[in-house]
Amino acid sequence: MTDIVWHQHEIDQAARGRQKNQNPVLLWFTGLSGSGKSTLAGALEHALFEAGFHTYLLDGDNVRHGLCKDLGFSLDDRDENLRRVGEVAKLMVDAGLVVLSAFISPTRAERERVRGLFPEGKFIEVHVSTPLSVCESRDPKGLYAKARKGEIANFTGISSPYEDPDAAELTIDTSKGDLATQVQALVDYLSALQVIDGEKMVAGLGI
Ligand SMILES: Nc1ncnc2c1ncn2[C@@H]1O[C@H](COP(=O)(O)OS(=O)(=O)O)[C@@H](OP(=O)(O)O)[C@H]1O
Ligand SMILES: Nc1ncnc2c1ncn2[C@@H]1O[C@H](COP(=O)(O)OP(=O)(O)O)[C@@H](O)[C@H]1O
Repeated sequence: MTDIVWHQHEIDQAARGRQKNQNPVLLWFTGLSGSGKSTLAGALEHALFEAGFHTYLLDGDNVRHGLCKDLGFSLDDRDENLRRVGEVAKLMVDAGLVVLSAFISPTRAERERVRGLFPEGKFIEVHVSTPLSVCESRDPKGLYAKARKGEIANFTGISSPYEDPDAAELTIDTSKGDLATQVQALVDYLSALQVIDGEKMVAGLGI
C-alpha cells in the first residue's frame, strides 16, 4: 500500500455538489429490524427526488443481494458489511449525491468507523429508536417469530446485541407521530445545515 499515492483529480466533491445545487452528505439510518429505517429513508428520498435533488438510497436488504451477498449475520460479517457500505457511501458522497443508508448497524464502533470516513458535518446519524416490543409486534417479514422459535440465529434484539447511539444527530421513534411529520423533521434538519435549499421542497413532500 505504501507505493500507492492518492491522485487528486480536478473535479472534486464541492464542484459536483455545486453542479447539483446541493451539499453532499450521508444520512445514516440505524435501528432494529422493523423500526422503520427503509420506510423513513425511502420517503425522504422520494421527497428530495421530487424537489430535484440528486440522491441514492443504500438499503441493507438490497446490498446483501449483491455487493455483500457473501456475508451473514455474525458480528464479524456485519462489521465487513458495514465497512464495505461505508466505503461505497463515501464514493457516492464524493460523486456529489445526498446519500441515505438503511442498515441495522448494531454497534457503536461500526457506526463510528463510518463516521470517521467523513469530515465533520458530512455524516448524519439518524437513530430510528422504535422500541423492540413495537418492532416485534409489526414483524412485517415474520423474522422475529422465527428468531423466537430459534429458527434464525444471531437475530438483532433477540439473540444478537443492538447498542443505542450515544449522540445521534437525530432520533425518530416511528411508533409516535406520522410519517409526513417525521420526514418534515429530516427535511428541516437538512435545510438548516444548508445541505439543500428548503425553499425548493414541494408542498406535501409527495407522501
Ligand atoms: N440474524 C438477523 N439479524 C438481523 N436482521 C436479519 C437477520 N437475518 C436476516 N435479517 C434481515 O437482514 C436485514 C438486516 O441487514 P443489515 O445489512 O441492515 O444488517 S447489519 O447492519 O449488517 O447488522 C434485516 O432487514 P431490516 O428488517 O430492513 O432491518 C432483516 O430483514
Ligand atoms: N414512520 C412510520 N410510521 C408508522 N409505521 C411505520 C413507519 N415506518 C415503518 N412503519 C411500519 O414498520 C414496518 C417496518 O418498516 P421498515 O421500514 O421495513 O423497517 P426497517 O427497514 O427498519 O426494517 C413497516 O412495514 C410499517 O408497517
